[in-house]
Amino acid sequence: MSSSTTTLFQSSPFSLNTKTKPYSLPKSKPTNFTLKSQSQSQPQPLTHNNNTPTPSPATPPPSSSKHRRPADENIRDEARRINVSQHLFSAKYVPFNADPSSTESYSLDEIVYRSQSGGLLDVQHDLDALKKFDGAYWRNLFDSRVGKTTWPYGSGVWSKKEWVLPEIDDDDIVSAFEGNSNLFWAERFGKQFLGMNDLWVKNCGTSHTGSFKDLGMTVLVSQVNRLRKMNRPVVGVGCASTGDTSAALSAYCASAGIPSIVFLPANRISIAQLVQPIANGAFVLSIDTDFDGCMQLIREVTAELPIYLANSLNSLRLEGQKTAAIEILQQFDWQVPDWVIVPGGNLGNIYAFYKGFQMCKELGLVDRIPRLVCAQAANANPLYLYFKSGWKEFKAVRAQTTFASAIQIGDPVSIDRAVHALKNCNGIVEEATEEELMDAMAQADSTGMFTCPHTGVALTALFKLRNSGVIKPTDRTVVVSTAHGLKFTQSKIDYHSKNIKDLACQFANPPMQVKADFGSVMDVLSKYLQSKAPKYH
Ligand SMILES: Cc1ncc(COP(=O)(O)O)c(C=O)c1O
Ligand SMILES: N[C@@H](CCOP(=O)(O)O)C(=O)O
Repeated sequence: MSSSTTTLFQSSPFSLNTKTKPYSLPKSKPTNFTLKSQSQSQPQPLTHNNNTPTPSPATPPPSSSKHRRPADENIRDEARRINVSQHLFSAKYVPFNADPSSTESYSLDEIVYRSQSGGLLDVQHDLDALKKFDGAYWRNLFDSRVGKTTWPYGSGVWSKKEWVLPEIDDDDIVSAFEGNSNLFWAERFGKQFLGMNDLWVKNCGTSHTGSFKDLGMTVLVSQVNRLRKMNRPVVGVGCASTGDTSAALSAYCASAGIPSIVFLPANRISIAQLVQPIANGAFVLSIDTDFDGCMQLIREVTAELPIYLANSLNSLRLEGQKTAAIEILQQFDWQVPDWVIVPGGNLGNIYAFYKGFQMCKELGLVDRIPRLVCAQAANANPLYLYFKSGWKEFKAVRAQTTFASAIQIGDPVSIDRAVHALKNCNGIVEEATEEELMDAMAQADSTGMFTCPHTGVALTALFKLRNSGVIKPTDRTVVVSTAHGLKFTQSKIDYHSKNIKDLACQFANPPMQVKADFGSVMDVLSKYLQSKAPKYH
């Protein structure tokens, strides 16, 4: 670990000033406090506050002083006082993609990651119960919760609690009010580089620990919190990680006072990612292997020790991650985009997106789902190769080093989930070379974004599909940005200093060294301004 630390801390040829982007919430609709279904004949839905009669849509919101909780009460206490526990909905583990005749299932309070046959599990919701409320009801309910601090609905994940972990007590939830990440109209990037007018970036990296993993980790750690209160044998929570899962796990565990253990591939993650679990008090093991080796080890260890597995092999994680898909629909006022492009590594997230979209369709919130594109680094592309073979033969690969280090994964645990998702949405898999992904990242940054290399992989897929005409200029397209660019500054520094072997770094923008005298500064500035001046004919 110390060697990676010293390498990554080595002084750069220049220093860049970076600012964190402001966290912005999606525009919420004017709120009324009704959670009623539009169809009055339907059963009366669950309300935030069962002690308060549900006002009609015309009722003005109560004045802020009336609504204020007592001064000696915090938001958890408030939720405890007003939320009468009533579970209209439920969920359980079932074998993933099981035969309809299968009766195998497990309570979410059991510690189980695999089905009897050794296959993946999935969280199955009681859709019949959820369907007692129509699409308009769910849209209104979810919209009514955006941008509030009411526990736990201020979180973009827990604002969809009934679809995530319906039976957990609000009091057991461990949340950093994650989710509600901004959906950014990439106006200049779309127009200038792709001839597109309706291109969007879902900024999942503007999150508590800087990646989409927070969405899943709030769910998993909340369930662990519940299990520990039930005296289940869970001493700590562990994961293998390429840097983002470990950051999220350690932050949520630290917040709940639960021990966390992270297995990291030595010298293969960024310094920002390495320092996150260290700062959050995790037990950090830097192991001399790659991610796939760490994943194998954590699976063996969690089978022996009372350590709960936090990787996305554990289907609870995907319940949180799927809310990003629901959020995208919500942010488009429940209109469905044509394409959603997601970078893929261990392949849980592509399935989570599919599941979120599919649930919205099945429960009547929308009438179709977008086509999904999974984008992989060419240096770690087992799904791409499988897709190109016409889904004939899957072979794990030995993942090579890539700037998109968080997806340097050769044997993805969720391969079956990803294939299911892609087949059911007419999906596509694309790949990006190192040069392509770094150039795409630099081009996006030059239009005001500050993307991570994985987003560069997704943007490369977009370039390719636009060039081949598969994605049309007017198609509404969302690129999922999975982590914050500030976690990957070293690769940006190397790119902009043209310090990467075999890469032209054609969009590099190195700083200019100038003597500290007026004449020299004037000289370089006038040349710069001349090069930028509008050309009049
Ligand atoms: C930043 C980032 N992007 C994309 C991914 C890919 O997600 P998944 O492993 O769910 O395919 C990961 C993790 O693997 C990640 O950390
Ligand atoms: N990119 C991931 C890799 C592990 O994925 P997971 O979703 O299975 O936890 C990371 O950041 O560790």
